[in-house]
Amino acid sequence: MEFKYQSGFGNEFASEDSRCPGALPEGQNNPQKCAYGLYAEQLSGDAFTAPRTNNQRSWLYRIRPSVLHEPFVKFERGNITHNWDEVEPNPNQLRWQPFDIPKKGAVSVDFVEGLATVCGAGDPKSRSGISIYIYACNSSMGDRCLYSSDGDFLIVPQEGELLITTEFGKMKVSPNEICVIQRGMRFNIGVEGETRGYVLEVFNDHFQLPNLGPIGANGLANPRDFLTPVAWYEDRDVKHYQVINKYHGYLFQARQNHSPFDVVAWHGNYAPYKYDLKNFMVINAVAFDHADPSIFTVLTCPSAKPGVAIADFVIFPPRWSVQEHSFRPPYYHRNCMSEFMGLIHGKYEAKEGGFNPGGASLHSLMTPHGPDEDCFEKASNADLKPEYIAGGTMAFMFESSFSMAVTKWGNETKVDKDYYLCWQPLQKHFDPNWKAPGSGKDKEQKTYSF
Ligand SMILES: O=C(O)Cc1cc(O)ccc1O
Ligand SMILES: [Fe+2]
Repeated sequence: MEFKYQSGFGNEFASEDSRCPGALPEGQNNPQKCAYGLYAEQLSGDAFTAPRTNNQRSWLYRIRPSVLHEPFVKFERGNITHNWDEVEPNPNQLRWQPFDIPKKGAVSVDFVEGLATVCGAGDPKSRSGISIYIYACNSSMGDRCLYSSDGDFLIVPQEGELLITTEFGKMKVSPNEICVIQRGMRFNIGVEGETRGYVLEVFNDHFQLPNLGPIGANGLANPRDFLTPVAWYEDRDVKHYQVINKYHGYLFQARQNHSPFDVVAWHGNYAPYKYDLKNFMVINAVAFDHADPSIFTVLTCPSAKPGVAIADFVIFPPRWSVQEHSFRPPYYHRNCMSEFMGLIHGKYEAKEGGFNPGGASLHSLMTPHGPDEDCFEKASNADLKPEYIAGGTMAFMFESSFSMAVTKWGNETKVDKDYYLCWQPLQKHFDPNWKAPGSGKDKEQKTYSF
């Protein structure tokens, strides 16, 4: 498979499959007859009347319009749910061991069948909320595609490449890359073996790049590193192509007699994209203290309240740690936001043991958490020379203003019952006779050569 991309975040792209030059109409969207006998179809990602600055829509020129399918009927939704009352609320710190991947050669499970809701809140009917899933699969989707009417999917592969065909073209998304497939877009995922990852679905709005404020015009995730596929089509008649629609948290299937990936040309600013996390330009404290993790925000889906996110996608990339006279790892804290974390590879600095690639953790609203005992003792006594935080590490966080509920599946699957034990050895160090270090020498700036 060949993969070609156009770069830039939120651009007005225009793309036509090179087999059909001139497929995109010039100067208008709705010619009386489109070139090559194509149908014109608009995909609206925002209300027609949304302000120009954030109105997303695309025009697709395709062999048949999407409406050409049989009626939708129910499809077994497996472990997908938006029922947040399945089990009683649980305010505990939660950690999951790596989720099982169905073995290749055993039962075949594709991306749709392997999607399971771990936690979430809100409701796609009122277009307010989020849902977090694990996917674990071993087979390609074949003649089947999925689209969500409920929200935008941010997909974080952890194990195995995803070969994604969309109506806008093809993307290859590997672990340490992410992609976003927005509401309404049909996609098919091919896999080559045992495959696992995380999905954040937002019901409210689309992801955008965070504002940079005093950081300036560049930094964090730079717009040019976001890649959108070029148009690609297949003119393929099949007996039963299965279109699966996620709607109100349920799945439905409709049959049609052709591939939905028949878009010969498209233009617009509502299009899927991928991003390689290695391109993230890390900003951090270079003198003292621990900066809040918002400095690592890759993408944010804003709420109507300024500065408060429906969900942020935050990463913890490899970086230098150089702060002086400081406790460098994450501080102990209680947060008015929910923190769902996953690990793509390596180790996470606050939890070197127990938090493993392909696993997860959830620290709910105001649930206390922070470094485990081992991390606290080591970091409190470490010689504070510049240190590279493990080259192979990539943890991430879906941070949300929603107070999320855990599903029955999430409550019963791979839960690490002993998670709380990682804090139990924390000692009392309080000494009422403690004296401030007189010389202040330990606060002096040191120079290291390395
Ligand atoms: O809890 C966590 O590990 C995530 C996190 C990291 C950090 O550096 C500061 C705050 C925070 O919630
Ligand atoms: Fe936290």
